[in-house]
Amino acid sequence: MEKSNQAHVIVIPYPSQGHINPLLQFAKRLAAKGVRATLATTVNTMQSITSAAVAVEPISDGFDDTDFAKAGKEGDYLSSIRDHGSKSLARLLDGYRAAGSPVTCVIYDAFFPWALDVALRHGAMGAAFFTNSAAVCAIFSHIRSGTLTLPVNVDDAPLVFPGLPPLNACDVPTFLRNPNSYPAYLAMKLSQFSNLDEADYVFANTFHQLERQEAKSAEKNWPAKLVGPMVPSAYLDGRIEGDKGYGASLWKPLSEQCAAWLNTKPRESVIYISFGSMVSLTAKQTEEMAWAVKSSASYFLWVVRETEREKLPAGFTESVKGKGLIVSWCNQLEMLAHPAVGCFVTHCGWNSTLEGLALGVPMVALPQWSDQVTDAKFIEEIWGVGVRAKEDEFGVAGREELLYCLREVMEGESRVKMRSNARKWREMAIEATDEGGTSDTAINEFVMKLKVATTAVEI
Ligand SMILES: O=c1ccn([C@@H]2O[C@H](COP(=O)(O)OP(=O)(O)O[C@H]3O[C@H](CO)[C@@H](O)[C@H](O)[C@H]3O)[C@@H](O)[C@H]2O)c(=O)[nH]1
Repeated sequence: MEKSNQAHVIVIPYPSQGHINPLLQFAKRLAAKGVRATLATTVNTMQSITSAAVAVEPISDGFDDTDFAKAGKEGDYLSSIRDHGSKSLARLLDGYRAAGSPVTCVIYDAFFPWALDVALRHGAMGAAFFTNSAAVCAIFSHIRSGTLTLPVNVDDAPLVFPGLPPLNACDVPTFLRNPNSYPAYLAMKLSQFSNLDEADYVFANTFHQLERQEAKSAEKNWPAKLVGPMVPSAYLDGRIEGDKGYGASLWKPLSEQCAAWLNTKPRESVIYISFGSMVSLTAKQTEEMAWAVKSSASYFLWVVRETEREKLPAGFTESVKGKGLIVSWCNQLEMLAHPAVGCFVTHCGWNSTLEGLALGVPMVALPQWSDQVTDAKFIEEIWGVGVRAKEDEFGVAGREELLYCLREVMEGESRVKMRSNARKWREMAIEATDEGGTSDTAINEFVMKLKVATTAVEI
């Protein structure tokens, strides 16, 4: 049997779009630096991976023959993937060792602390990868250290921690203020820190210029290396040949139709709207948004997932023909990079936030849950690249408010400043990922350690 002396990593994302994208991108960055990278993902998500830069292996979540949405309660799914995933990861690690290509390091989504236990038991290193902003991780790290207790109460005074801006009630990750809203997800988010002390590395999808201070504030409990933004190379440094997309899509993107439509529109005349892969707006929220885009003077391209379509007001699609295009999914990066797009209405998922920054597109922030509210605060107040829509007492951003926000970004006076800030963040994102940049250097140091560890195993 021939022994390989190539460093080998297995990368395991939580099986949703917002997690597969950054972890797969990290795998591709490592592969471009000579590391053998294998993505291990659930049977249901395997066929959505098209990237040729990595090998793909299945791990079981216990729902191999059925849709995991049928898992019932979130908690049931999470414990199922832990139990089945641990066993399949162990089998994979044994298999690679037996085949003469042992795995040097398991890079696991921080949602899966069990993967670290399996890696260490099998003599591999373990590296946690966090998919939220450093600010959000810092807040969670305070819970870990006991300096913050649940439920977080910010009704009387803002939450103040060194390195973080004062956080008002509307800026604190929603699960922390309402721990009972999604208990299984909250438990999973808190578990990210359960065995973190044992991890050989901790990585975060952010970059120094953007969140140096926030990362530093959490260093003791969360010693993360900042390696982001995990956005395909073609949109940033351009150093990885052919890296024009994430190489993973859980739904079929209607990219050609979108690009053809955008090509007919003037520069910065289109509002791009997307709420990511998980958020589900209420019919009321959808109606308010529909009214606002119809009333605005700009064109719009709106991603409404198939399952959300019935919430659009009756006859809306026909009534906006020529002005708006509604698609079920697209290649978001291509849209944001298109010169016709002048505004990004976003739910502020961390990937979308980073993509908006990396592509230099000003945003209207419409956060819905979890970390998104904190990201929205930074978009508006700290990075100055957007405006956050205010919600009424029922938690809905009304039509007039939405229209005001769209106008602010597309036509308002502050538009020039937002645009220039957005351009500045884009430049800094490129600088971080380019040769010798802070993220590139952090990745190189890791690759060097992987190579040393691989040689040591050989000896
Ligand atoms: O039509 C579309 C719409 C979205 N995307 C991509 O889908 C991803 C969506 O990720 P994200 O913006 O982070 O949103 P979610 O899918 O909602 O992500 C979940 O995971 C994130 C990372 O942990 C969290 O920040 C979010 O709150 C959580 O909802 C991005 O890379 C987009 O480019 C497409 O490719 N096409």
